[in-house]
Amino acid sequence: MAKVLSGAGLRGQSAGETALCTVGKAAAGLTYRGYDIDVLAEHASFEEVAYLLLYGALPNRVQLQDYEHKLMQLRSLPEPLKAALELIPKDAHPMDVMRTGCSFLGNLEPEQSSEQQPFSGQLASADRLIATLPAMVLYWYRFTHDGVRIDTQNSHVASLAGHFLTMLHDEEPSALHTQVMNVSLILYAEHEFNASTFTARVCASTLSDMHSCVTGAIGSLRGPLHGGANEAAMEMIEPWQSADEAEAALLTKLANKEKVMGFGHAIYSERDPRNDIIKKWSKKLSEETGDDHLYSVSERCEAVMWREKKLFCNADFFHASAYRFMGIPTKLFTPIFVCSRITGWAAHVMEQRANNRIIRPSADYTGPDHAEWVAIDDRP
Ligand SMILES: CC(=O)SCCNC(=O)CCNC(=O)[C@H](O)C(C)(C)COP(=O)(O)OP(=O)(O)OC[C@H]1O[C@@H](n2cnc3c(N)ncnc32)[C@H](O)[C@@H]1OP(=O)(O)O
Ligand SMILES: O=C([O-])CC(=O)C(=O)O
Repeated sequence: MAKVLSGAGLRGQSAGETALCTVGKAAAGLTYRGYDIDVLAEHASFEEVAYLLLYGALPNRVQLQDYEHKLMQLRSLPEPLKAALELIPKDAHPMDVMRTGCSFLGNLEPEQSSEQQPFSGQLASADRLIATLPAMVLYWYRFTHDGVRIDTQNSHVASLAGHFLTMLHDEEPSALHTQVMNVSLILYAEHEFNASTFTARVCASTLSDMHSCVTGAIGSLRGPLHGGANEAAMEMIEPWQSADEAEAALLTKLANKEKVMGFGHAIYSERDPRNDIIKKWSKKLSEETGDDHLYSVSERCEAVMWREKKLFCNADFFHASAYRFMGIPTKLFTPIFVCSRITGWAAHVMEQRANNRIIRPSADYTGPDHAEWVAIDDRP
C-alpha cells in the first residue's frame, strides 16, 4: 500500500521514531498505538481516542467518564480571550482565528514548566486546548456572523462532537449527526509525520512551549495541500449540479493540469483507509437529507479521478459532502480538523520531548561559490 518514495519534500526519509501511529505500512495501514482505524471508527468515542493518544492506553470505564467530565469542565473561555476573539473581523479565515486563539491562550495560561519538573503542565495544556479550540472558533463565528455571544460551557452535552454541533446550530444534534462528527474527529486525530505534526515536532525540539507548537501546526494545516483540502474540495464540487456536469468539469481541469483537491496522498499509493469510512457516512447523510446530487457528484469525481489518473480520494474529499449534509459552513471544515488533530499534535510534542534532539537537517547548497563584495554606490 505504501508508495515507492523518492525526491524532494523529504519524501521517503525517516525523520524520527514514533509509537503513536502507522501510515501505509504493509499489513498495518492506519493504526493509532496499534489499534486499526476501522475498529476505532466503529467502536470508540473521540474522547477515548484522545485519551489513547495522550495517556498511552485505552481508558477503562471510570477513566473515560473522568476524562469526559474533565474536558467538559475545561470548556469555558477566559474573558480576555473572548474580548480578543470579538476584535477579529468577520471576513477573517477561521483557521487564522484559531491560530490567534491558541497563541492568545498561551499568554493567559502558559504551559507550566520548571527546572525541577520540565513541562509538568503539558497534559493540562493539551486537555485545555482540546476542550477550548472548538469554543474559540465557534465563539468568534457566532459573534461575527450571528451577533450572539454563545455559552461555550454547554454542560448538558457530553461529547465534543455534540458540543461542536450544538454551539454551531443552537440545538442538540441528532444521534446520527453526533455519530458522524464523532467518527470524523477520530479519523482526523492522528497521522504520523504529516506536515502540521512535523511542524509541531520541530518546534517542540527547540524545547518551546505547547501553545507555540500547536500555533505553528495550525498554520501548516491551513494550506490546501494539507488540511485546507476539505474546504477546497467543497468549493470545487458545490457548483456542479449533476454527475455528468462534474465529469465534464473534472476532465477540463485534468486537461489543464490543475490539481484536484481531496485526491492523492504523500504516503498512500492506492487508497486512504479513512475514505471508505467517511464515504459510507456521507452516503447515509445524503439519504437522510434527501440530497439529489451532491453525493452522486462526489462519487463520479472519485470514479473519474481513478479512471483517468489512478488518483484516489484522501480523507478530505468525502468529508466535504458529509459536513455539508450536517449544515456546517465550508469555512469551518478545516477548523474541525484542528479540533481533532490537536490530540495527535500534543501527543507528538510530548513524544518528541521525551527523547529529544533538536531537529536541524542539512541543505544542499545551490548558490554561487564565491561572491565579491560590491560597495552600495557601485551596485547596478
Ligand atoms: C488530510 C490531508 O492532508 S490529505 C492531503 C490533502 N491534500 C490534497 O488533497 C491536495 C491535492 N493533492 C496533492 O496536492 C498531492 O496529492 C499531495 C500534496 C497530497 C501529495 O503530494 P505528492 O506526494 O507530491 O504527490 P505525488 O508525488 O503522488 O504526485 C505525483 C503526480 O501526481 C500528481 N497529482 C498528485 N495529486 C494530484 C491531484 N490531487 N490532482 C492532480 N494531480 C495530482 C502530481 O502533480 C504529480 O504529477 P507530476 O509528477 O506530473 O508532477
Ligand atoms: O499524512 C499526510 O501527509 C496528510 C494526512 O493525510 C493527514 O495529516 O491526515
